[in-house]
Amino acid sequence: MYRVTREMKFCYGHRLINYEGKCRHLHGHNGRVLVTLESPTLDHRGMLIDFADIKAVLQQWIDDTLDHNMLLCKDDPLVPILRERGERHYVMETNPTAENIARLIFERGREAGLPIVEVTLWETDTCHASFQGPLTITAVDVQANANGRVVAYG
Ligand SMILES: Nc1nc2c(c(=O)[nH]1)N=C([C@H](O)[C@H](O)COP(=O)(O)OP(=O)(O)OP(=O)(O)O)CN2
Repeated sequence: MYRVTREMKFCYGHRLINYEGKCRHLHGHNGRVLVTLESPTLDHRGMLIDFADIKAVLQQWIDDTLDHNMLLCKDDPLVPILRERGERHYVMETNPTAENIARLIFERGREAGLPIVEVTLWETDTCHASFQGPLTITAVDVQANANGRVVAYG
């Protein structure tokens, strides 16, 4: 089995609800995310996937969706206030813990057709959380269009 990992970075604010520690207050992180893909086969170039294609698909979504954004749980009372004031925020179904943000990125990557098996989010220099899932995409090749975005896998 082959594995490749790409690192991406983004800045985000958040706070945790149903939590008594200091992270119940609004605060921010310089997040470092490690995305690992797996395949039993390589393409004609000898690649599981071009590292650039991982970036083209996921970094763009992270930049548009998570970077310099305030990640809040849908039950956070701040959500209606930020919405009313037109302040940028991203509403999650779950508490915006490192575990749940890792899962969000994992699921987005899978939706885009990437054979991701693990996403690890380093929230601080000393704390990271991961979400893993079994490989369900039978990969033989990755076809990229002219813009370098992954358009098909399998
Ligand atoms: N399992 C999890 N635990 C915690 C999470 C999380 O996402 N998953 N998040 C936080 C805070 O948001 C923050 O990331 C960590 O805060 P803290 O533990 O205080 O980490 P520091 O390194 O800043 O702690 P210092 O003691 O101030 O150095 C909390 N827990």
